[in-house]
Amino acid sequence: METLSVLGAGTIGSLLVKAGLSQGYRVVATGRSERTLLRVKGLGAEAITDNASAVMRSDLVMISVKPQHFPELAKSIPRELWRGKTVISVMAGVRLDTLRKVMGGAQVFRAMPNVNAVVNMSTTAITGEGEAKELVDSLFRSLGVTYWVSEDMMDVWTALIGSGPAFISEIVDGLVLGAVSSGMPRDLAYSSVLDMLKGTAENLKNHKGHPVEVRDNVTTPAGTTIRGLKAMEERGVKAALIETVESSSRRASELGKLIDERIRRELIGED
Ligand SMILES: NC(=O)C1=CN([C@@H]2O[C@H](COP(=O)(O)OP(=O)(O)OC[C@H]3O[C@@H](n4cnc5c(N)ncnc54)[C@H](O)[C@@H]3O)[C@@H](O)[C@H]2O)C=CC1
Ligand SMILES: O=C(O)[C@@H]1CCC=N1
Repeated sequence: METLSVLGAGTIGSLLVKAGLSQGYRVVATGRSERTLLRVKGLGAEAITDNASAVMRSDLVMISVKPQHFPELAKSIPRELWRGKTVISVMAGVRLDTLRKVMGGAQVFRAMPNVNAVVNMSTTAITGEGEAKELVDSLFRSLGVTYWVSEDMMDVWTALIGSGPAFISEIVDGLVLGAVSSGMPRDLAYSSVLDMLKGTAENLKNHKGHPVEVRDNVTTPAGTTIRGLKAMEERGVKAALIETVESSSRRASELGKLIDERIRRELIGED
């Protein structure tokens, strides 16, 4: 049985633990708090605090600490331990090139899943090259669907798909509040808006054309929908959504640059 380690088994890391277990790996997970360690133990993984030992014992290593914590994590693992390993990072922004600098001799991939992995509906982008491609793909397929993309798509993917569940949750909350404000009980509004969201996604997928065509099918002249659409226009909802994704994507690039500079300075000794 092959061993997979998950370094930093938090929100996303514990979903990676589940994926590893479901694919038949022996899983070793690391964390800093007692709570994290107990949780992954409960899932059926071995839980330890020593990252170097986890890497030493694994064939496949997944890195799921926050990007800001990566330089510290990298410092705690002797460079030679990475040789021959397959490494998958799910960290936002951190470039393959930066990862390869730290993990010379490893086969490195980046993946960007989302939190919908909790219901096996993650939409995951993967980038990287090497013979482990199929293995990496099947690991993430156990959490939902996968797309192989070029690395220059990863920042905008992180914004649109990685952070996407947060944006959609915010929109759902706004719609529910609108219904409550118009007199509907919250529970009824919440449950029905989720069904409508699922239905709209299916409808758009089935329609295959542009989403404005579906919008126009709903919009009766002088009816109710046009009044709502006008309010959305007046409040700049579409412009706000464009700016939401742009701004989040810029932050992913920014994080990538910051981490790369720190790695060069603190681990490679470059100025
Ligand atoms: N939360 C999300 O929806 C998504 C997050 N990501 C990426 O996944 C990564 C993790 O994000 P979350 O799971 O949300 O964060 P989190 O804070 O829930 O998990 C990170 C875990 O790493 C642990 N950790 C930090 N330093 C460590 C060290 N030196 N050794 C061992 N464990 C250490 C923390 O204690 C924590 O349990 C980030 O890089 C993020 O960019 C990617 C896709 C979606
Ligand atoms: O907020 C973040 O930085 C992470 C990346 C994608 C989702 N959450």
